[in-house]
This record gives sequence, C-alpha cells and structure tokens, in this order.
Amino acid sequence: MLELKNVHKSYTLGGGLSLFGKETVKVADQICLTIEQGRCHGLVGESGSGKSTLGKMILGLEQPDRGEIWFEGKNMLTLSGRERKRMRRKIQTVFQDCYSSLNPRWPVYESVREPLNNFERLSAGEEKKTVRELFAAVGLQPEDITKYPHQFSGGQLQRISIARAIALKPKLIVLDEAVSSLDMLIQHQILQLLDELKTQYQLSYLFISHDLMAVRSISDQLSVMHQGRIVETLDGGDPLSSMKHPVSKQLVASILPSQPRNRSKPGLTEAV
Ligand SMILES: Nc1ncnc2c1ncn2[C@@H]1O[C@H](COP(=O)(O)OP(=O)(O)OP(=O)(O)O)[C@@H](O)[C@H]1O
Repeated sequence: MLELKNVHKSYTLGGGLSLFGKETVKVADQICLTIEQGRCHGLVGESGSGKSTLGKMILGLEQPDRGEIWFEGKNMLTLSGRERKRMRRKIQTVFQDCYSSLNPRWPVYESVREPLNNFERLSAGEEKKTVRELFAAVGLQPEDITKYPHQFSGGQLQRISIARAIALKPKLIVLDEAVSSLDMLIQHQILQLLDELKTQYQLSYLFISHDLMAVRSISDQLSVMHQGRIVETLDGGDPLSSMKHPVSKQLVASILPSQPRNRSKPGLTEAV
C-alpha cells in the first residue's frame, strides 16, 4: 500500500555566515520500506537517526532529495496539486505533543470537526453526529465534545488526537512518538485502542518511537534506523530475539530488565 523506494534526504547545516562553513547531514540514506494494508510497521532508532524526517516525507511535510514514495499505486512525488490533496487525506498523523493539533482556545469539538469541515460537505447536524461517534470510537463520552483541552488528562487528549486523525477515514496513520509522553498504564491503554482501531477501520500504521518495547507490542513488522539508514527489518516472531545488527542489539541491551542484576552493559558502539 505504501512503498518508499531508495529515498534520500540531507539537511545542510550552517548558514553563509557560519565560521565552520556548511555541513551536510544525511537523514535518509537509500531508504526502502513497505507498509501493507492493515499492518503496523514499527520504526525504532536512537534520537537523531532520522525517524521523524521519514514520517514527515510520507506526510508530504518534507520533500526527499531523491527516490519515490508510492501510495495506493501512485507516486506521491509526481502527482498534481489537486490529486496530491485528495491522496493526502488518506494519510493522517498523531504526534507526541497533542497540544499542537488541539487549539487550547477551542472546545475539542472544533479541533475534531476541522478536517471534516475542510474535506467533507456535511450539515451541522451530520458533523456533530460524526464527532460524537468518533469520541465513542476512542473511548470518550459524547458529551466531552464541549470541553476544552485543559479539562482532559494527557491520555484523554491523545484519544482526542486519534479521533481527529481517523475523522476522514484514512488508510495510513503516521504515529510519531504518540505514546511516549504517557505513563506506562495509559500507554498500554492507548496502544490497545490503536490496535482495536487498526482492525475496525482496516488501518495501516507507521509507528515511530525510540521505545523498543512500545514498538514491539504493536508492530507486525519492525525496522531499526541508524544514521539515516534502515539497518534491519524484522517481520514476525519476537524481534527482540531475532535482531542481528549491532545497533539493534544495542537497543535491546538498553532495555532495563525488572531484575537489575540481569542488566546487560551497553557499549556495542565500537561494533557499529
Ligand atoms: N529542518 C531541519 N533542518 C536541519 N536539520 C534537521 C531538520 N530536521 C531534522 N534535522 C536533523 O536531522 C536529524 C534527524 O532528525 P529526526 O528528527 O528525523 O530524528 P529522529 O530519529 O526522529 O530523532 P528523535 O527521536 O529525537 O525525534 C537530526 O540530526 C536533526 O537535528
């Protein structure tokens, strides 16, 4: 359903006035990645490895320097503006910071209806009914729609961000650190909700996180990123025991086991 073919992206750091001149950083290097319909592809890697940039290129918020991004049989990078807009509604996102998608001065109803208002022609009554249904789908009460963001907990706000993301019945959702700011229990509940919605709406996810355990718990496939490259992709089985690349093993080693005595020592960097 989504396929990235040999995608490259670099950023040039340092302006013309910089004492150190310009430096080019590769954030996507020969990226090939496939996400099938109804499946969750997890993307894990250390901070700065290029995960978010990859998500932004899929969302059309950043342009690759080279390569192709195919979605439902069309190369997104060669579409006309109108066609791209039509396709883009099928790819939505949920970020870590739910405040960025929810206007603190609006009742949450306004934030969730915004995409419907932009893309669908619904009457006021239909719109309200749809928003109420979306709230129920993410486990919130229909009467919550009149409240403001400050009246919700972090977990409830993330449910509202998810309601907004599924409002246009997308095919793919890019979840960028979507559960990272939540405590373990709420994280578990949101992951469970995402899993249920995946089945209910036949959704595909790109689930980006630095948290290997969260990625492992929801993903059907898992890729490890390091310095702009995908160094390993695992499909099926327990990724923790099948990982072979030194970077992946280092990620596994960095998970704190419940018994401190069993913690492995980090320090695989020299093998990378
Ligand atoms: N707009 C930009 N201009 C210049 N450099 C950028 C820009 N966006 C990201 N970068 C750099 O690109 C690299 C990859 O960033 P990116 O946010 O994609 O990594 P990440 O793996 O998602 O990290 P994190 O887990 O910390 O969010 C980093 O070195 C970052 O500083």
